[in-house]
Amino acid sequence: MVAAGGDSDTASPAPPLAAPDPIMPLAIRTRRLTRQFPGGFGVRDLDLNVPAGSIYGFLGPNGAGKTTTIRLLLDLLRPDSGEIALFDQPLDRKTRTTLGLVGALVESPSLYLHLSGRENLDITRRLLDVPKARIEQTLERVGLREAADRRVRDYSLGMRQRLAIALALLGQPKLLILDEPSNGLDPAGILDMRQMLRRLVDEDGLTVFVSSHLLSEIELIASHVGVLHGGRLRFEGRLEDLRSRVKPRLILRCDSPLRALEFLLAHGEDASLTDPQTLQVQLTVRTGGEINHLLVTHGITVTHLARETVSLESLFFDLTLDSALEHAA
Ligand SMILES: Nc1ncnc2c1ncn2[C@@H]1O[C@H](COP(=O)(O)OP(=O)(O)OP(=O)(O)O)[C@@H](O)[C@H]1O
Repeated sequence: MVAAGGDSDTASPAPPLAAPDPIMPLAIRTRRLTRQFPGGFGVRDLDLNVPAGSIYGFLGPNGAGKTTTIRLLLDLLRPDSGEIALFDQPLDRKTRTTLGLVGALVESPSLYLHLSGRENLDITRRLLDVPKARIEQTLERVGLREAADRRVRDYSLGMRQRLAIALALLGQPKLLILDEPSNGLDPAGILDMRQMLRRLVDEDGLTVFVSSHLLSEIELIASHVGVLHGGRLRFEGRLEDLRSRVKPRLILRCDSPLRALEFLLAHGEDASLTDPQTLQVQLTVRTGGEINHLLVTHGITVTHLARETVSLESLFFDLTLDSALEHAA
């Protein structure tokens, strides 16, 4: 469990943002969004840029501030400071018109278990005053047409989640905000959810903002990601920009590691000791073979040499460590 490090007042460098895409309008834009709780900051100086038409994976470990952000976006929580705009319209707390553009699933859905899926949808449909045909459309969209007349009590967790998303879709939102929708789902349920979200974006043109603490879940669907830790955004950009930060490195052992370290640093290599016997060298300047040659010609005997590629998972892990900013910069 990572506590939000809100109490520290140390100035942090700006998060490594990918270059904004000038063509894509933003479905969500926040500027310096801040909300403090008695125990510390929920979120701090958050500048989110969620492109319209994207699946934006909002990643962070427990306590990073994901739910706080979502509650702020949905006006379920007031910020201490900062701005929110949805589709270029400032969130208007009086008229709440911008919220009409949003469908959301936050925490456990409230469903009438003794009623069918269709009856649950009809209750919300009447409240929203949308045409009855919308029920069939949303049932189809979430893959519940065949189960529509069964009691929700008999639904699997995955089906209940999809019904909750159908409820969020009834009002034809342009933006769907989901807080950890795959929590507790089995692999088949996760796959269904992923395919459903893809269709909503590809076929219906929605923007999906989905939070998760699991990179593995997000990397299969998201086009864009924001990585949050301690209430601050550590990375934002296209998933491929995050992937491009995954660089190979060389793990090296030799007879005199300290001398080798000094020598490599003096030759412009990004080298460090991972333990007293082992060196790590980022492979950005020379190849592994060239580094080996350099050391050997300098009279250092290399006993072990291996090329490693840091996984996206460990990069994400690094981003959610306190030393993350140095790693990501
Ligand atoms: N109502 C509240 N009162 C006090 N502190 C809060 C409140 N809501 C959130 N926090 C604190 O704000 C920080 C961010 O919490 P938040 O729930 O937004 O994180 P999260 O990323 O959604 O985590 P999780 O995945 O565990 O839900 C945490 O330190 C949390 O304890």
